[in-house]
Amino acid sequence: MEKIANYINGELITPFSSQYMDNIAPATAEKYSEIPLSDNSDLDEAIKAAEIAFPSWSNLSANERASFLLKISEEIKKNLHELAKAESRDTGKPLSLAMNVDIPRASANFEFFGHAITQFSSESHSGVDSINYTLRKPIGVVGCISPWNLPLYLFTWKIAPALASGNCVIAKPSEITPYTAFLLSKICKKVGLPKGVLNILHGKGAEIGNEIVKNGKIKAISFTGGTATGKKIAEISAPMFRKISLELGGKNPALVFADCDLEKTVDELVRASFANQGEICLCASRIYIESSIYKEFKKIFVSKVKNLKVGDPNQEDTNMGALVSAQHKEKVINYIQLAKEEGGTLLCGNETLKLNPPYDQGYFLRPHVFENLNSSCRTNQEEIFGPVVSLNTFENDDEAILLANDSDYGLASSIWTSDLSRAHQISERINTGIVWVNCWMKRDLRTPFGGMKNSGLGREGGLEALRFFTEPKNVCIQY
Ligand SMILES: NC(=O)c1ccc[n+]([C@@H]2O[C@H](COP(=O)([O-])OP(=O)(O)OC[C@H]3O[C@@H](n4cnc5c(N)ncnc54)[C@H](O)[C@@H]3O)[C@@H](O)[C@H]2O)c1
Ligand SMILES: O=C/C=C/C=C(\O)C(=O)O
Repeated sequence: MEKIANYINGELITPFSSQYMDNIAPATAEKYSEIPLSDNSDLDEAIKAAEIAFPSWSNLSANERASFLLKISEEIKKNLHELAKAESRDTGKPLSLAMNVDIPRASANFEFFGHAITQFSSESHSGVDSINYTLRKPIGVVGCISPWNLPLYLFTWKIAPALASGNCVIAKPSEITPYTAFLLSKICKKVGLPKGVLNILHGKGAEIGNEIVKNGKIKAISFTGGTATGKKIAEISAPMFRKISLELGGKNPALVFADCDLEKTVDELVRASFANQGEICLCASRIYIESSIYKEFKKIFVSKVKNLKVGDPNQEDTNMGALVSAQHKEKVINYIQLAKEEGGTLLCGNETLKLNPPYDQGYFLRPHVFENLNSSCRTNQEEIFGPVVSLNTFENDDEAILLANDSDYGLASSIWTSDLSRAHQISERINTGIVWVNCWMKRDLRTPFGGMKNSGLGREGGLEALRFFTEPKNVCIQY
């Protein structure tokens, strides 16, 4: 059985403990590799390597660092198919999604920050008798911790800006989906990334993840994952006065107005609800529809959802693959049961799913659509992170905004209308870090990305990420 290796000081190595956990393919429930259970000994080695690498890495010119990032980006592109197959096997997601979204975006992350760092600048402020200029220095050794839903996409979204701005990195992918991070370490070796600049440690969140967070030598942490984990990281980091960036959960509203382009809106919202099996923090999970078009919307939406093909991730026409683990499927099923107990009417999802071996053992679940769930119930308040969406009505703009904002989360929202003036006004009043108008998950990597309220702290993307990974120092000179 293949054993995944840690990547420390430029080498692929076994964990000190020699302990491993199973890596399961969710579409077949088969074990196919083993994941190192790293501990503090591995972390110490990684930090030592990163600290030694830091002076020379941070002293390279932006162009020199960028050239490494661009080489990694190219290698990811060259290995698109191998990486996409690995991502699909590790997560259960359709291969076509990994080919078209996950892996191209991982390559784009390195390319974008490779270019961005060469354009990065800092401020100066001139006064009558003095001038101030701001230096932006890399922080040192930083930690990047990422989740399982878009494994290489989100892992590289942190690592690329951290490296570009001159930091050395201790990175931990999710233990549920570690394989493409392992392949990335091989790519870094191949392109000759200087040793110690990037170190990848595998293992459990509560073990090696927690050790990374507790370690005071790690001067900043960029984390994407669940809100409960984000809270723990914030609690540990606060007394250290350490910079943290937290991208957490969502319970994202979509507001559908009677004047929308109905066909397009339904198509996009089916995707927004069920892309990646609904396992995207940005997925729409509460769809509010203006009451005058509710019946029509519901009819078309449900019929399109029923047509989604769930099954073999390798088939080109598969829309939804398997959920990421047996445990996660169980969690989603419990929420489906809860939605029924809370008075929800199930419009589709109950149909039996009969798949041929080896997929009959996989963690597949049909897409579920509910109606009649009130705004305050748990299924409309808590993040399910699976293929479950709830439909509801509103009467006017004020009520739509009230419902959209009735959440402890504030990550992303979408507005569907042909009245742009209304779209501007609602965007202004809605409490989410990201608002999409007549589109969903359209990404421009230069924009600030992140959420309000329990959805997180800080923003990733573009200059926000480069600012996060640098420490500003103001120099004031009297004329
Ligand atoms: N806002 C965003 O950009 C975004 C993106 C993707 C996922 N998410 C959220 O992530 C969640 C699903 O991902 P998940 O289940 O992998 O989340 P998770 O919080 O369980 O795990 C995320 C990462 O943190 C590690 N981890 C777990 N406990 C830790 C601890 N105590 N200390 C340090 N590290 C620890 C895990 O090993 C994993 O690498 C959902 O809530 C989803 O909304 C948010
Ligand atoms: O599941 C969460 C998705 C996060 C997406 C991004 O961070 C992004 O598109 O930059």
